[in-house]
Amino acid sequence: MTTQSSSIIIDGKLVAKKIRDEIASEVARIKGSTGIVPGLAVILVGSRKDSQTYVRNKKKACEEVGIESFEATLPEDCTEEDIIKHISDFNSNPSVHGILVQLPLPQHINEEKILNAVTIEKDVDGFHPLNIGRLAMQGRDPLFVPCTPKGCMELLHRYNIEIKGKRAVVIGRSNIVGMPAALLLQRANATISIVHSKTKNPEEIIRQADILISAAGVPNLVRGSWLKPGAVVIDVGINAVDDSESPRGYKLVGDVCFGEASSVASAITPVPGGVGPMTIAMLLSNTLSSVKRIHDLK
Ligand SMILES: NC(=O)C1=CN([C@@H]2O[C@H](COP(=O)(O)OP(=O)(O)OC[C@H]3O[C@@H](n4cnc5c(N)ncnc54)[C@H](OP(=O)(O)O)[C@@H]3O)[C@@H](O)[C@H]2O)C=CC1
Ligand SMILES: Nc1nc(=O)c2c([nH]1)NC[C@@H]1CN(c3ccc(C(=O)N[C@@H](CCC(=O)O)C(=O)O)cc3)C=[N+]21
Repeated sequence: MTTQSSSIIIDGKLVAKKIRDEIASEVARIKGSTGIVPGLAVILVGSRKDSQTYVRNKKKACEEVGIESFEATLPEDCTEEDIIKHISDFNSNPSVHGILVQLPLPQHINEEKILNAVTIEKDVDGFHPLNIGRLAMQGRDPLFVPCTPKGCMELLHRYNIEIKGKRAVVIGRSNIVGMPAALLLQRANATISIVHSKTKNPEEIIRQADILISAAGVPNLVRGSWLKPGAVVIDVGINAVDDSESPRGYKLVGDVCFGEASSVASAITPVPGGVGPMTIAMLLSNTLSSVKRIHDLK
């Protein structure tokens, strides 16, 4: 006889709300005792609809917790020097404690050059090579950890999911999600494997995972039958697929077949409402720790 069990749904939206509330009271406390208001600057280049939406959501989230938001919007055809000029201004502006350059940047812009220009003291995205390098090294600590992978770890912690000694598989090796997610799991003493687009027989590796973080950007990539029974699944993928029943004409899904997976996994994040809201909460959290470090506050 087989019993159909169903998994715990990891509620990223709820956890993110709780974290934002915690941040709001910290921001109010700092403002009350020192008069200092944390500030986050966002640089948006070009007019991608998805990027505009993310930037708008970040701004709203800042306002709600009392963080001041600064914004620079540059046209698609601007130069690297134009962007770096804005970064330099924010680097030296004492009201700004965090700087985020929305990615992706237009084709003609050298992303490495731009991200290098953000002072590591204000690199709340954690994308500066010095921060990433420290994340990868034993005995070193980055000033900031990238928000999406940090959000994944926070969900695991808040749901009391043990990481030490577990087998963790990360699908994807991008600089902003997959690679830092794998490094964080390793720092938490998991044994990690990374699956990417050139991996042969990915399901064989994925089936070993006690913890799976998927960040491929491929809808329905991971089938329920690929999972070890009882695995914990963190689905980072945000993929728009056609949906005639939705007023927008599309809906968002993750990389994992949610219906299939939720009868095999012990816990799983939904899309939307999983990792996405955590990313923004971690950005606010990084901005708060930045203001504390810069002003040497407790
Ligand atoms: N929830 C959130 O807050 C966020 C969600 N996202 C979402 O996460 C997903 C990944 O984002 P990002 O890392 O920026 O994307 P990238 O496109 O930069 O990276 C995707 C990675 O997945 C790998 N990959 C692609 N197809 C497959 C496949 N069929 N099998 C195995 N691996 C594969 C690629 O391999 P290779 O290296 O070989 O090309 C690459 O390493 C996207 O859906 C994005 O929208 C991103 C940021 C934040
Ligand atoms: N410099 C930089 N830093 C980033 O952190 C960064 C970036 N560039 N470029 C793009 C990606 C993507 N990203 C998301 C943030 C929030 C949601 C989010 O809140 N999603 C909601 C809902 C989304 C909706 O309904 O449209 C959810 O999943 O529930 C998603 C994706 C940050 N990124």
